Amino acid sequence: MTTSTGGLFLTFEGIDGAGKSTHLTALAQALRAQGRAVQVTREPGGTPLAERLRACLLEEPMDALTEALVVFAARRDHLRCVIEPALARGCVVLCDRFTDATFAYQGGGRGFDPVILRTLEHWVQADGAGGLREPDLTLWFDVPPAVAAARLAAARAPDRFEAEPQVFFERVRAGYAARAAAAPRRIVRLDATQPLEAVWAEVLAVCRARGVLA
Ligand SMILES: Nc1ncnc2c1ncn2[C@@H]1O[C@H](COP(=O)(O)OP(=O)(O)O)[C@@H](O)[C@H]1O
Ligand SMILES: Cc1cn([C@H]2C[C@H](O)[C@@H](COP(=O)(O)OP(=O)(O)O)O2)c(=O)[nH]c1=O
Repeated sequence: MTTSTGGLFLTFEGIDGAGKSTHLTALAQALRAQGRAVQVTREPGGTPLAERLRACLLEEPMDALTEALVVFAARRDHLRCVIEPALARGCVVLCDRFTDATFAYQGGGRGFDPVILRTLEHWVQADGAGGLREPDLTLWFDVPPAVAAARLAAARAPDRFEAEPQVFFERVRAGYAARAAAAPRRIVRLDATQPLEAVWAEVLAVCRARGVLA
């Protein structure tokens, strides 16, 4: 599960307002307290170019194919410039969203063709040895859209995705469920409707069970 350098690639997934960022920050702190080198990053984003693409994605109206091309372009730059070098240094890379989000938002939410998404995934994440760069572990913070919307209403102004109706997030959630069913070892579902402390306890339990935390 680890890279040859001891690097580890962990991703955080779920609909907007599920609690990803909160737990990513806490896990980074816990890992650093144990002496691990940690690279915190996010998608789309993580490099100057990818952050510019992120701003376009969140602000400019575009069709689903353009969205998919933009997120995979950002991902390519992010992998080359940040994720692969950090893994090569032996870091634990904690990434707020990755390709599962594309299958959930563009595939599930927008109804875009998953066959094309899979083609883009294979182009962008090819590891040069016939394989695919994928996360070692993905934490899926699963929560009904109504609960996430209530949390977000209290927390921040909505961007282009967060302004979508609840039915969009039902489709996104179903997209995550399909990805989790197809990769049950890599993607761990957490019940994110629980109070913050209970979700955190689940995060700790999974990370200890997988050897991410001592
Ligand atoms: N389990 C929880 N119970 C109640 N509120 C939560 C919980 N998890 C996160 N929150 C709150 O919900 C809001 C969105 O959380 P955040 O971590 O930013 O979600 P995401 O990164 O998934 O969009 C924040 O105000 C956060 O404090
Ligand atoms: C990575 C990714 C994100 N997105 C969307 C989902 C989110 O609504 C948005 C930004 O993600 P996020 O970082 O979760 O937003 P915030 O900073 O508001 O918590 O981009 C996609 O549509 N496809 C993707 O492949």
